[in-house]
Amino acid sequence: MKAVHFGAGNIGRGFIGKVLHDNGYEITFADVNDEIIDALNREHKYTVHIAEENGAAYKISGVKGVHTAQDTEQLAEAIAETDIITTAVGVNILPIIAKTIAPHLEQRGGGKPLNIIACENAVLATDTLKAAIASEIGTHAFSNIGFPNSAVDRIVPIQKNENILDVKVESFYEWVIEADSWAGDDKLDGVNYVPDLMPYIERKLFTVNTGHAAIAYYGKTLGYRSVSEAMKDDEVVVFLRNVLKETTLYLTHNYDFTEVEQSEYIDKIIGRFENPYLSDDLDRVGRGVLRKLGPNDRIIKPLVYLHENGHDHDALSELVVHALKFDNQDDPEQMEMNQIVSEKGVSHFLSTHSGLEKGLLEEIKAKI
Ligand SMILES: NC(=O)C1=CN([C@@H]2O[C@H](COP(=O)(O)OP(=O)(O)OC[C@H]3O[C@@H](n4cnc5c(N)ncnc54)[C@H](O)[C@@H]3O)[C@@H](O)[C@H]2O)C=CC1
Ligand SMILES: O=P(O)(O)OC[C@H]1O[C@](O)(CO)[C@@H](O)[C@@H]1O
Repeated sequence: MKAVHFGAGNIGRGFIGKVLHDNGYEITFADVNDEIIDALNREHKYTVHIAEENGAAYKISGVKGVHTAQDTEQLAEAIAETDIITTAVGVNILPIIAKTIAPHLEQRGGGKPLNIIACENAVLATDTLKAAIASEIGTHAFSNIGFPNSAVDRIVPIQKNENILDVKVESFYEWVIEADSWAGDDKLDGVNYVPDLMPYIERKLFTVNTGHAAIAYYGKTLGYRSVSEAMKDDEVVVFLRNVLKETTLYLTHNYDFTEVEQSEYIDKIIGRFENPYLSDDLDRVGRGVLRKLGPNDRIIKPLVYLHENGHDHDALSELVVHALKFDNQDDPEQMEMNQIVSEKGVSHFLSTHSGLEKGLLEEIKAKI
């Protein structure tokens, strides 16, 4: 069995690559980073280290690399033969990946089933990728292709290792895939196939990712640099729990999770955030502030729902204020947000970018 995975970064190598390898796939990693591609083609293997006391080390072999823009023929060949295409590039990059994949899908023709799955931190990211491919070539090449949406959860910080391919990950992982959109019978072991993905993806996004954003944006204002450092401050933990209490309201109102189930889920996630064997930079966790303040992302979507339905949303409003003050000079999205805010003001930014209405805007502005 063969796989093409776009994005040989932390999640690509540390999570998706490992699951595919454990399922017996030979993996072609498609990326734009020459150093990683050269290393993949030199070594054809790497090691995934588990971040815990006496953590295990797993050898991943049978891998190679192609450059998405330069190795067109090799990529066409890999896509012609592949059983699965996955991505972990960042949701904003999906339109670029769609342009890369589309012509090769046309050439591939019908034949054996193929599944294409976007593994990004966003709701229904595979639908986004599918629509972008369709706008390139239409849908005539889609017969026998499954486009299941998925939710991926494993914390893999930015890291520098002696061997650039090796990657340190937490032991926890969860990959949930929409069962009904899967093409063919060859399902993956180690993956949870569900009939309805929305409860899982929103629970993950509005707990793990909203929680992480709360630690990053508030922790940074208190002068911390890493998640585990910030988690030692009770003030951060209290704020985190308040934020997650509010997203619990969203999740228990919209889905079948009980408060008890959600509270157990939160405790487990807080344990993951406290992992002393992982050093996760607050700048990484808060990266992409424009995306994170988007109307359907981890902060604004639950906030707007709670406001519209008359529920507590004070902590989420405060989180918006911390996000507006986040200071990460290396993040181009931060620079763009700062420029819009300084030229046109907070109200303009939050109404045009995040889609907030006047009432909520006023509440947030009163907290600045
Ligand atoms: N790191 C984490 O803990 C988690 C990340 N995610 C999601 O996974 C995705 C990837 O995140 P990370 O692996 O952390 O990022 P990363 O920055 O480590 O990896 C992204 C990779 O995509 C490559 N890339 C960029 N443009 C490309 C293009 N046009 N074609 C091919 N490759 C391209 C980059 O060179 C890089 O190697 C994001 O959507 C993130 O939200 C999801 C769960 C956990
Ligand atoms: O990868 P994003 O969407 O920028 O956000 C970072 C978040 O995603 C993760 O990388 C993994 O879920 C978390 O560490 C963090 O909540």
